[in-house]
Amino acid sequence: MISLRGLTKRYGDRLAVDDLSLDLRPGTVTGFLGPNGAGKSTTMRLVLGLDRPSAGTALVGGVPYQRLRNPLRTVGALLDARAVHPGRSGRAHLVALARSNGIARRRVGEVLETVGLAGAAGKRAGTLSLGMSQRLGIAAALLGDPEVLMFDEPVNGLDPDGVRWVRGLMRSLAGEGRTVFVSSHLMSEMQLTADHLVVIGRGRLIADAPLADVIAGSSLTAVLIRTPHADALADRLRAAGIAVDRLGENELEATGAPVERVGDLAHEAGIRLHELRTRQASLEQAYQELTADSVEYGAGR
Ligand SMILES: Nc1ncnc2c1ncn2[C@@H]1O[C@H](COP(=O)(O)OP(=O)(O)OP(=O)(O)O)[C@@H](O)[C@H]1O
Repeated sequence: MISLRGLTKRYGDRLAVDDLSLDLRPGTVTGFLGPNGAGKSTTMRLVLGLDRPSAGTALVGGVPYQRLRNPLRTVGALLDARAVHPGRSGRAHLVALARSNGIARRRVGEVLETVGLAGAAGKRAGTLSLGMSQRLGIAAALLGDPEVLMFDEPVNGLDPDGVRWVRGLMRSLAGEGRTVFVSSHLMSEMQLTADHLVVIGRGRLIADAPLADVIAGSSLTAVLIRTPHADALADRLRAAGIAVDRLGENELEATGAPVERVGDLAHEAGIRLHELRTRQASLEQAYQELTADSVEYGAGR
């Protein structure tokens, strides 16, 4: 469990993280989304004690990172895959980490196997491809078998197989009851990986909700209806406070209400339906609506 309360980080007059309060739960993959410069990496650095908050607290398992006895056994993180001594082999890097954190040396072989680097563990870190470096960073995060895992852009540089592998790994870590917090700009991937989403913009919380709720909240998520009584049903739905658009002679599109409610209202009014279905927005569409006002570094139109 990670708990943030009023977490704030100021760099000069720049508010990188602005009063964030949220709890990240075990057994869940929480996707961390936000435009460039929104404050995602800063938030992760604050949780890991790599930066001091200007105000508020970040707790891991109820205590600040600095007070954890064996930090790597409680929380594992991949922030910057290139932050490894380039002249050291991947295995030597992990052995050093294990030694300084009181972790059994056999874990090194296990995590190298898990991330598919066993065959390349003797290579100097500086010669690894970006994708292999990501795998080494993930191996380091897993080393202490921690309950909490944080990954900043873990699929960056991975090929499609690697991306799929990371997705499976995140799902299985959460399936084991761990807290998994992962940032990404790849919305289609997040839609497949995350159960829950935290969205920030300009350091502030925009959404903290289940993935399904974020998608349902998009204006592009709608209920599509085909009925020979389109006028009567449109009146009925509008009277119930539901926005309705006429798509064709027998077709309506209702937004802002779940399909069950639309179906129930039609039933109560005795209106026959020939088709009733939900059109779901993609996460990408929902995300764009949520963050439209928070994008700082966008290309001009
Ligand atoms: N050490 C620092 N000194 C000054 N400003 C910083 C520092 N670290 C981050 N910032 C600023 O804080 C803001 C948030 O940056 P951060 O890297 O946390 O965003 P992010 O959401 O991770 O972005 P991206 O998606 O581009 O990685 C940015 O405006 C950034 O320039």
